[in-house]
Amino acid sequence: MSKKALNFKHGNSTKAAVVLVNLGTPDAPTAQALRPYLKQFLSDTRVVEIPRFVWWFILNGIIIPFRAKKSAAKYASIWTNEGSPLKVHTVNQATLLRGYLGERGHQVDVIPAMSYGNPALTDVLEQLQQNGTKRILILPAYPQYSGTTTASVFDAVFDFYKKERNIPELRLVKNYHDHDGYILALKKSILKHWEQHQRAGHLVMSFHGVPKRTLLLGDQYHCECYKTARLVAESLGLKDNEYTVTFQSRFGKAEWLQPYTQPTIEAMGKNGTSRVDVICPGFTSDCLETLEEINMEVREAFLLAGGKEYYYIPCLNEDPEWIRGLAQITESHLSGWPTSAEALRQQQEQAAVSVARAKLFGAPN
Ligand SMILES: C=CC1=C(C)c2cc3[nH]c(cc4nc(cc5[nH]c(cc1n2)c(C)c5CCC(=O)O)C(CCC(=O)O)=C4C)c(C)c3C=C
Ligand SMILES: [Fe+2]
Ligand SMILES: [Fe+2]
Repeated sequence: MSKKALNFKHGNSTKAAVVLVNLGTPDAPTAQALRPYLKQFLSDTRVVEIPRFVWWFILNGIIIPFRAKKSAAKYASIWTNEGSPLKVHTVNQATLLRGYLGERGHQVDVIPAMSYGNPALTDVLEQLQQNGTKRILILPAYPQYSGTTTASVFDAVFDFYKKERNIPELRLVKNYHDHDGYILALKKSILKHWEQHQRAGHLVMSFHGVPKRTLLLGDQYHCECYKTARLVAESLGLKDNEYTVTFQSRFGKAEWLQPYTQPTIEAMGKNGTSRVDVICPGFTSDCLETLEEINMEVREAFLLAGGKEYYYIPCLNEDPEWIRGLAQITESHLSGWPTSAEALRQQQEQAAVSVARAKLFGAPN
């Protein structure tokens, strides 16, 4: 239990906060910055389920020394003047979401946070605790629930409050893989791409992979990816043979969810598919896995295999249609909380009356 002073004041009323949590990214595209990031990420028992003793040696003896350098070079190829794309887009989404919800009459703070790296989720929760924020909605940036990502965000939240005496009202968004606003945003981004480049080619929907073992143990991620893909395809009027679902970013030697993205697209190139359009619906912000792996590595593999045209359709990022969808998802989870100016004013007024009565009658408020 934390020994620090609790920031509790009688009659204290605050806005609710929405914490938009993404995976995280290194602070710089260098091996030095990659080491602590990879160490934090890959030490998470939700991400790697290998027994700790064995994994400690593999992580510190092989993965960190070799992967940090290799990954740093990849990050350098996508880094922008403002920093890592994942962080830039997540921060922008939080700002836009706050503005959009404000226009719809919700006075809430929207704060970006990361599971690994900065701005750290625990620092954000600490700040909210200091502010005396009473209501917090945790909104992971993952439409599809996975034990490796969403549950890891929830773990961090539970761990944080385990040491606190005064816990705010908490709500957790588990998933939104089939939410109308999310599917509509994906549909419109594909239609926009087709308007610019004609409706042609085979559509590949590539999702981040996870070990196949997690599916066999009951993780619903695989089903949610397929449902998202089916709903997007239906919204576009695509037949089953006009799109393919694949899984990317395999890590290590174990079997992951199949079909794997790169071999599938390479085979398409070899077998005479001249054009592919690739979208990554599971990523709401462009990042290393989309900009480098899908837009560079897989592109090259497809063209080398004989394919002629390769299009990468960007993530939803700051797309206004996506901000609208995200606001709808958020709004449904804020339901019943005092977020309007009027509700906050009434709450403040009641608190003031209660403090005044206590003073007058010398009773607790
Ligand atoms: C070790 C296993 C990994 C699992 C399981 C995993 C699941 C998973 N990851 C994302 C989203 C992202 N992953 C990103 C990078 C990344 N992922 C892994 C490993 C696993 N991911 C590593 C080692 C890395 C770091 C980069 C590298 O060295 O290859 C990113 C991009 C971050 C960025 O800075 O741009 C995202 C996003 C999901 C959605 C997911 C399971 C569903
Ligand atoms: Fe990953
Ligand atoms: Fe399934």
